[in-house]
Parts: sequence; C-alpha cells; structure tokens
Amino acid sequence: MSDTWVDVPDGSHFPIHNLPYGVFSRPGERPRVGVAIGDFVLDLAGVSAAGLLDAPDRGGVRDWFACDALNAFMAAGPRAWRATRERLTELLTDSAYADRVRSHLTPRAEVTLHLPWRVADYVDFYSSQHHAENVGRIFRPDQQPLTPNWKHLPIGYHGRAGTVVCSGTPIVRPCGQRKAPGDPAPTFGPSRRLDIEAEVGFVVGVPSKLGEPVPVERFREHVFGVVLVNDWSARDIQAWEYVPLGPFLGKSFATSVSPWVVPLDALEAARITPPAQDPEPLPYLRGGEGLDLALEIRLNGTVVSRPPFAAMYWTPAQQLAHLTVNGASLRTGDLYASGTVSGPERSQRGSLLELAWNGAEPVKLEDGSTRVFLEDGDTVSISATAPGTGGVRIGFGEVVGTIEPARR
Ligand SMILES: O=C(O)/C=C/C(=O)CC(=O)CC(=O)O
Ligand SMILES: [Ca+2]
Ligand SMILES: [Mg+2]
Repeated sequence: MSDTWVDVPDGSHFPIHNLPYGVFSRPGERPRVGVAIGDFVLDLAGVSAAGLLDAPDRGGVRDWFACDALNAFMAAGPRAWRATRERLTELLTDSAYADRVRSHLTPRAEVTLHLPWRVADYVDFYSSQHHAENVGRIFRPDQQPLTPNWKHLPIGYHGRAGTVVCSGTPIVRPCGQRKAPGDPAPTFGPSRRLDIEAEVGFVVGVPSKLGEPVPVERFREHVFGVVLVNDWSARDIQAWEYVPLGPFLGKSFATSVSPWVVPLDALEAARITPPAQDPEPLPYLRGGEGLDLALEIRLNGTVVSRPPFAAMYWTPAQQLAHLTVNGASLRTGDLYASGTVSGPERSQRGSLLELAWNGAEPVKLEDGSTRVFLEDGDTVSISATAPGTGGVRIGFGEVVGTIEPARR
C-alpha cells in the first residue's frame, strides 16, 4: 500500500487515501483550492502553477484551482477528477517529489477555510426510516408514523441555497411565528425549539439537460463528492408553518456544511448494500448503493449521538434519480442532503427533537447541564469517518456551529 512522505498523525481524518478538496486562504492572500493531507493543506493553485499537475486537460488546470470555488473542477467530470486524484497521490507518495511539493503545504491551523463551492440548488430529503417514524410519532401522534408515500419515493423539499454556510459560521437564533397546539393564537419571537439535523450531503459536479432524467446508474457521472450537513431547524416555527407545503422559514435561516468535499473515489471501501426495500420501488428507483459512514454528534463537547448512515432506506443514487425523473436539470454546485440520519437505537438519533423526545427525555451533558433544544452559546459539531482503502479509516473533518442570540 502506498503511503505518503507527509507526516500524517495516527487517526487523522485525512490520510493519503482521502484527499478531500476545499477552498482556503492564508492571511492576506486570496482564496484558492486545496487538498487536505494530515495536518496540512496542499495548495493546488501553487502546485499547478509549478507545472506539477499533469491532468488530461492541461490547459484548464489553472482555472480549476486558482479560484475561490471548486465549481470549475467539479464541472470537468469523472475522468478529470480521477486523473487529478491519481496525480496528487503520486506527488504525495513518491518521495522524489517531496522537495518540490513541500513548499506548497501549509499547516491547516494557519489557514481560513471557506465555503468550498458555489451552491446552486439545494434539496433536502427525508430518507431515514427511523427518523421519519420518530418525527411522525412526535408531530402527528394520531396518524401512522410513515405517510403512505414514504416507501414509494424519497420525500424531499427544495431548500434555500443562498443560506448554505461553511462550518464555523455563527448561527443566529431565528425569529418567527410560533404556535403550540394549545395556544389560542400564534406569537412572534425567537425560536424556543432550535434544533440540529445531522445529515450527509451530495455535491453535483456535472450538470444535466432540462428534460433528461438522470437514472440511478448514472449517479457517479454527476456526483463529485460528499460533505457533512447540519440542517438547523426551528421546530416551533416548522410545526406551525409546514402544513400543507412543507418546511419553509423553520429551516431556511442557515444550513451548515463541512469545508472538505470527500471525493466519491475515496469512499470505494465504504460502498454497501442498503437495507432491503419492501415494497419494491418503481423501476426508475431500482438499484443504488449505501455508504457505511459513522457519524458522531457533539453538543458542547459531549458526544450525544452516533448515527449510522448505513441504515438509510433511500440511497443517494435513488435520490438523484427521483429529483430528476420529471426532467428537472442539474446544475454544477447543486447540493442534495440525505435527510436526518437516525439509526434504530436511541443513541443513534440525528436530532435533539428525537434524542430528547420532544422535551420529555432531556439529554445530559458532561458539564452536568441538560438540553431539550439548543441554548444561546451552544456549539454543535458533527463529524464522520468511513472505511478507506488499505484498511485505513478516512474522515470528513467536522461541521460546527455556535448559536448566537436572536436579533430583534
Ligand atoms: O415530518 C415532518 O413533518 C418533518 C420532518 C423534518 O423536519 C425532516 C426534514 O427536514 C427532512 C430530514 O432531514 O429528514
Ligand atoms: Ca433536514
Ligand atoms: Mg436548513
């Protein structure tokens, strides 16, 4: 197994088998594209300008990396992604390149990480059966937990692309209309039931044509990579507004993503058969694979949940096929999120709504305090790891956010 000449600490999320892409800047310099390796960022604009990146489409290489977003590279397609990944692996494993490449490494602690791509459209699915059943029981106790359509199609809604923010961006507590079932009328004010949703996001590189669906088996021709998502959710605003059109202001105030986009090729060893689907879905939804990602949610440093992505009912390829089956086109930069990742166990639930069961079972933190929803000043971090090639685990880093008081 090849290994890198860069000093990578044991347990790092970013061994040579990962090589996720991001956008970073050093103090006083413009943002550019980089790759994470151990505790360093490799400056791809610098490496490319030095003539070290031998990609197929050489003329375009500089435009891909000397810029503040991954979009141009993402649009270049799977052949370019694979060739670049192979060349980066060569540069970072063959010690003959060490002297020329080392000057393009910067400690990650010295850089600022930015939103890695310009988000085009944003869709959020609802593909964990455990989550959907939990939320159904809490929001609609008098009905079947799963709606009649749930096992026939991956339910989703269109979110707000412009408020997708990079990890680390403070989250201002939203204000809005709230009305609990017993209240005589709605009131306006800061959300009292601010929550998280731990999700996995899929980033589209190659666009599709209007009118032409993208079938399940074309998933890898369009999707560039994978990020972690925190779909911040104001449950009181949501519960009052969502009938009958679905989530709106309760979720559109901010959605955080992790700064490193893990390429699909880094997740080869994480591919798994998803849970059996019964009833069998319609033909356009057949096929697709799951991913064995282990998520971890920390609230003010305490691990409060470990959701397993392997338990998701609908796969990312099925989600993509569904979201384009009507002929809706994809754009470079589209983001679609899995929906909250919840497993069958209590310790695997992906939101506080579920973990504290709508307030009935407060979550205990290591400092002795308890939470049913988020308080001002709380910090939430979601991380994940996956099996990598060669038996080495790879990771996604984290998506983190701290709650700031409402501005009124
Ligand atoms: O069942 C509902 O009414 C609402 C569910 C959600 O809030 C979930 C959502 O945003 C989709 C997901 O993350 O699974
Ligand atoms: Ca969500
Ligand atoms: Mg959101």
